[in-house]
Amino acid sequence: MGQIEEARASCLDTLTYHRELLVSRLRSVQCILDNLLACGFVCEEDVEIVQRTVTKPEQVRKILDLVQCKGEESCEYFIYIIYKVCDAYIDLQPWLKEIDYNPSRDVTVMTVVNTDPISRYCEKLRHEMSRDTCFIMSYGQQEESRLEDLYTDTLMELLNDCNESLGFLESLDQLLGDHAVFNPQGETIYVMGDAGVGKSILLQKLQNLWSKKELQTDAIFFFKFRCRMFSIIKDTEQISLRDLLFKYNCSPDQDPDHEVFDYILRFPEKVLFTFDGYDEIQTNDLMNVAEVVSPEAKAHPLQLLVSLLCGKLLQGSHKVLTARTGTEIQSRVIRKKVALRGFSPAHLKTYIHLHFKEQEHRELVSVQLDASPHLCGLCSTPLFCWIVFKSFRHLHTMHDSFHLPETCITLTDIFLLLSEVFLSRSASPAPSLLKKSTRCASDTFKAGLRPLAAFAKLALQVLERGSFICSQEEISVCGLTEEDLTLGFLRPVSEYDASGGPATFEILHITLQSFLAAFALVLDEQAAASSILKFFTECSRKRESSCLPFDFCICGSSKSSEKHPFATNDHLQFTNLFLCGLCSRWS
Ligand SMILES: Nc1ncnc2c1ncn2[C@@H]1O[C@H](COP(=O)(O)OP(=O)(O)OP(=O)(O)O)[C@@H](O)[C@H]1O
Repeated sequence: MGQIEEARASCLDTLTYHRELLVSRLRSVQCILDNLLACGFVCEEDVEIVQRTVTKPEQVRKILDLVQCKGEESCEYFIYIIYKVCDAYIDLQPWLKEIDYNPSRDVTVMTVVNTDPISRYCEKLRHEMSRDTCFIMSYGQQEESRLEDLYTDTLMELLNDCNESLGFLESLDQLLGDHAVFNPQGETIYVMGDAGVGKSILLQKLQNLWSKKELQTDAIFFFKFRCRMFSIIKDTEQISLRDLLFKYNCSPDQDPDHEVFDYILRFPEKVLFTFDGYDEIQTNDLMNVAEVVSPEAKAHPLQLLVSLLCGKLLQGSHKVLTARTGTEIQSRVIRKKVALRGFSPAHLKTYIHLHFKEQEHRELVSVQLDASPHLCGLCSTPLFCWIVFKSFRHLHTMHDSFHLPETCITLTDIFLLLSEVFLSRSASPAPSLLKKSTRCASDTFKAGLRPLAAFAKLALQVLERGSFICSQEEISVCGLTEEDLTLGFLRPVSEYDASGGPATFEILHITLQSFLAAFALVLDEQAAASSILKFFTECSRKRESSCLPFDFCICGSSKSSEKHPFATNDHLQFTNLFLCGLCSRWS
């Protein structure tokens, strides 16, 4: 009993002795007040008196006076709150160590609720991140797959600044670690890879793991952006860093004193950013964008992006940036580099296993892949693999067949199949269990020609203006109906529209956009040959090397540094390849 008395007395003394330190370091008073009130150590009137006090230090002084005059128990509980809600009282954790604080058994039975705005915000971020990342955005809108049901590891090769291999990453946790860092001053982890190799999905997995607290990182804030958003925002629009984080990501609730933003500024190392698709930024002089150094200044979002990547804003925060292979980024900002190489044969086996639930189907698909090295090569790129598997599944459901039409299948065939799958949604009635329809691709295409031509026209128009996004109006002008939208070629995008403007859409994948654009070119009977081939001229100005379809898609990097750093012409290259593919089929 004597010992307990001594411990209690020491809490009151401790507060007196360390009063100055507490007054200067204790910031979040709300959480302290909420808990003191809930446990009956203060009353509503006390809380009001504290809240009416203007400055933070004054508020803390008032709280200290209150708890000290209520006695030892309330002093101990006061310290216990600081101990329990360590995120919010991070500045006071060293102090607790210094005084060698250990909560007594009496106090540990008392409840502490974390009502601190920072902790609440972290929870909200995790909750929203979990909701936004648990499904793989379906290309067909109709069936969505859970990320954890389909995510399969891919080969992640570490590179040095000369693009020499430093080995492979064993797990996603290593992505953020210090292993293979070649420029410690750089702050950005650069992940590159070809179209459809899984860069976005890798980030999604990272985000999902973080949301479940399964990612090894100290980051308690996670902000995700798609880079294209930065160039979509009007040139005249100026926003602050706070807006970028809170308006375009997730905003804090009940934070009258802006504690969350202040905290982020004070502890940038607690922040993790992902920026997906740097190659999609449509501006030619990103190198010359004026950097912003003040977190309060308003600037164009692109300036904020560049300043974050360079560490001029929120220095010390962690950043993962993805881009298509060959996109140039100033080496001074790159901390380490990872090249995604797609599925290895072992990964492919795992993916088959996840994709097909029935053993019989798994075996049939494996046999086909083993018989066709070409198809197997295509399937090392997860996007193409997904399309191939989707086609297998479709053929099976509709026609009881598990065979693709040709043994030597090309990328054009794959996208034709995907279109056939989409078009057959409206063309055929729901498959009957007893009688499967016989497969006739040309009938499906004939029946679906109107929407297909309209989607193709739309894709070409959007591509020609160097964009990925189309408006509702453009869609209608191309003759597409509400019902056509359900086929699966388009998906809605709302994430850039913080102002709640009218809905916009994007074509499900940029590669599909290129395919449809090529389709529009071959469908246009009136067009002169020069107009059909216009993208060849466009690309030959930028790139001299050969345009062999599969060195482009399968054999890793195809782009070289002669291109303009931030204006990749992949989409035009792909259009040309598909044009060749389509013409060769119909010649
Ligand atoms: N690790 C993976 N596990 C399972 N499926 C994957 C994986 N990576 C990619 N996919 C499949 O491939 C599709 C395309 O992947 P993703 O959008 O990540 O490619 P990307 O590299 O970002 O392409 P782009 O450069 O064209 O934007 C996904 O929607 C998914 O179906």
